[in-house]
Amino acid sequence: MGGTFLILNAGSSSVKFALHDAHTQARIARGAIEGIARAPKFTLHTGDEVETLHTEGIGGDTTAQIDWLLSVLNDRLGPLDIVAAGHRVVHGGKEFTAPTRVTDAVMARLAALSPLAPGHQPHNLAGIRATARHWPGVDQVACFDTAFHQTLPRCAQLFALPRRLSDAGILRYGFHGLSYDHIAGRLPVLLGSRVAQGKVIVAHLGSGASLCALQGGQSVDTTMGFTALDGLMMGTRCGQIDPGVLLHLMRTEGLDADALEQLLGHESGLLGVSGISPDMRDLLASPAPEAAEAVALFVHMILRQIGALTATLGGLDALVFTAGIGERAPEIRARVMAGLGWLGLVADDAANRANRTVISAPHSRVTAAMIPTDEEGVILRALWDIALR
Ligand SMILES: Nc1ncnc2c1ncn2[C@@H]1O[C@H](COP(=O)(O)OP(=O)(O)O)[C@@H](O)[C@H]1O
Ligand SMILES: CC(=O)OP(=O)(O)O
Ligand SMILES: [Mg+2]
Repeated sequence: MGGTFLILNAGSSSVKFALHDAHTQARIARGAIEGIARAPKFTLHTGDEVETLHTEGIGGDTTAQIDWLLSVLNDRLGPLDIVAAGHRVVHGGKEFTAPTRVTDAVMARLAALSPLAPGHQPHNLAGIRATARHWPGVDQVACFDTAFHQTLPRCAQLFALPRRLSDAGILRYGFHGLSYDHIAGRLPVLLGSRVAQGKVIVAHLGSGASLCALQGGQSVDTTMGFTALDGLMMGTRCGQIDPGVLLHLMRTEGLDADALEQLLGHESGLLGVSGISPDMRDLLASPAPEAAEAVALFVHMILRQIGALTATLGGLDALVFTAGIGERAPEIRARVMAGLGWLGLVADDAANRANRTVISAPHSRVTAAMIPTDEEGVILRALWDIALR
């Protein structure tokens, strides 16, 4: 097979992409537009070269930004002969449990899930539509964040709501599954088969953040729920909250669903508590007490949920940090590890500061590690499998 594979991963704060040779699978280029909602920054990696490119003409909404990205890639590296494209699609609902070839009927069913992931699914589908506009008729495959969590036991899926609601699909789905899939695959290689077969918590700490409890490499519990609002505190999302707060705001401030979505999804989290920025880099650099309080709450909510998932697992063999903050903020990892002394976790401060893979001391009862995620790599493997069929 000649031509090129395109991979798109549209997250809440970034659009990441990769181009691979469809015959050899070798990577031709990768990169991202980060800060899509605030100050877009476009980085392109080709071979050993890294360039930061101008973003004039990029537009304000994600659909326009993805269109712009595909045009720029085609101009700079092309004309590209895209033969197949793989996309991260955040919500697969009950129906989509494996990578799926996109048809018009599939698109309609994915669009129906958009209200369950309003900060992601429309961007994911915009990427599929933009690809079809640029390369009509190209094979496209959707890879789902929710699919990895098929193995959640029933009790980890259920909310304590009337049965008719669970029957209607109001369940914990969990997200960041492409990332957890990648990490589960790296565990035997990087930490050995004993750990990989054991009890592991993966902390995916990016703009969106969640924890996944792995037993033998399979998801048995996770902090995100029916939507990507639940669980940890995030860049602009509140995470776990008393639902009574929502009822109170509806009654006293007259907030409707859209206003609550805006408040809980876009104005809360690190941004809301600090009043400064959703970006952990800005908060760690800021002398403001509000920034320090936002970071302290971020760490507190992680520790609280690690306690809960450790109880679900019945112990802990390893804790893995990944994604933007997990990979690049030693200070946050240090503070989380410092809160887990009671579990027998002893950090190796020098290894942590040096961003090494194993960041716990040799005698630590729990192994702590930093493993870079690769959602695009997981999409590439799915695309390769399906394109060969
Ligand atoms: N050096 C760093 N130190 C602290 N935080 C960082 C650093 N680099 C990136 N981040 C954080 O990582 C976040 C992005 O993580 P990422 O996993 O790429 O998110 P997403 O895929 O949701 O766009 C940024 O919002 C920023 O807060
Ligand atoms: C599901 C989710 O929150 O994704 P991201 O972290 O890319 O925003
Ligand atoms: Mg992400």
